[in-house]
Amino acid sequence: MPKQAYTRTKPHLNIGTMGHVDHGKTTLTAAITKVLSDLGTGTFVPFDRIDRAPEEAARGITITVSHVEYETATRHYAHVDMPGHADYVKNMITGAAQLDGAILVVSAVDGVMPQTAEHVLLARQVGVRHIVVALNKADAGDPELTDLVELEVRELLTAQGYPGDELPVVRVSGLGALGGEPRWVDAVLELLAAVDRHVPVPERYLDAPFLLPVENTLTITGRGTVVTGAVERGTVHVGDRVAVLGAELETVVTGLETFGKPMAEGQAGDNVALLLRGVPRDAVRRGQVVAAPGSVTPGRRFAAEVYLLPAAEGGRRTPVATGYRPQFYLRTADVVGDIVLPDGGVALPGDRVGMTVTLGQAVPLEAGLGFAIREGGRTVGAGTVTEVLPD
Ligand SMILES: Nc1nc2c(ncn2[C@@H]2O[C@H](COP(=O)(O)OP(=O)(O)OP(=O)(O)O)[C@@H](O)[C@H]2O)c(=O)[nH]1
Ligand SMILES: [Mg+2]
Repeated sequence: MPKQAYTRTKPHLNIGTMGHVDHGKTTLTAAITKVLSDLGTGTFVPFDRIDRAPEEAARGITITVSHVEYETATRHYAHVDMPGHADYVKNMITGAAQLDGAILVVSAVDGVMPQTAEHVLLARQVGVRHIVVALNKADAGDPELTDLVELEVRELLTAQGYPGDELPVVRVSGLGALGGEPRWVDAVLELLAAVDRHVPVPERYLDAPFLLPVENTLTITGRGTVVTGAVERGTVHVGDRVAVLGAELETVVTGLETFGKPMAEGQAGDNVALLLRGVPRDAVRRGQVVAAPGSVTPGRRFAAEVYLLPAAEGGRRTPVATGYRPQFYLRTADVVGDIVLPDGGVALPGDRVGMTVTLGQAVPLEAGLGFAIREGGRTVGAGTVTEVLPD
């Protein structure tokens, strides 16, 4: 049976849940799909499907972000739920860079916790401009304490440059909505209405040349290699010629799908799978970029503004100096880099500093690109490219 084609009837936005471990991100994500599937505009994705992504695990691909899709009356959303352990931070930066808005999940019982603050900070760093707050577990929270938690969250958001006094804060119970309790089903609908209202349809760079950071790849025997990811800009169609930067090859797109459905045109913001003609197995990897030929030039050197996480936010305990060589996560790539601090200086955890970076390997660079700095398996900093420098 031919697959049903994806038809674009509503604006598409990318959102996601963030927040402290165990505050209920995955439960709320499942609850949203449940409530909308009961209304007929989505497919219920149960908790354990979101948390484990079983097919991906079976294919041996490391998936640390799972996507679900759903529709409200006015929008089509792709929603990412990220695992809530300390490794979350890397995913915030590599995965959340494409979020148009985020749902900050804060447990009404526990209030603002260290990772709540860290995720807001990183959302800011990677350019997530719009946040809606879900005060979750409202079924279990004392209403007066919940009022205090709301004040605390608004203050935190204001301190990080978000309109903390005005943005929507909705009291929900993911667990209650998942259980079909009318009060909490309504609360989830109220949360979605708040997202519809508060997160604007972003200006998409549809006219820009096509660019897709590769998140995952798989080989379909006899057909070729498939790459998946969110289109960062431009559009893509079957028959388009594309370059794979990192693999240094050019090929043609022979298949295009979103969530398993063929589509006529992939646009900036869409999550797509591209079938690439004649690309050898293992030639293409996560971290590479598929782009319109000649539209981007990989580089190795750039100037950046960086925030070094303080020890309390999981950062280093000791200073960094010129010559420090951590890993840089840019888009989906993970590359070693050498830093030079101004005046041969030293920077402390908690500092915001300007630096120049020389990567061990060229990747497509441009001003405004966000990145994470990691060392020994943990995130120690986050930054933004301010200027690309000649090699
Ligand atoms: N009372 C109550 N408990 C909830 C609610 N939502 C989630 N929980 C419980 O809180 C615990 C954590 O929920 P998860 O959805 O796994 O939280 P998470 O934020 O996705 O956790 P990580 O992915 O590990 O960061 C589970 O035991 C849930 O059943 C809620 O609305 N009310
Ligand atoms: Mg979770």
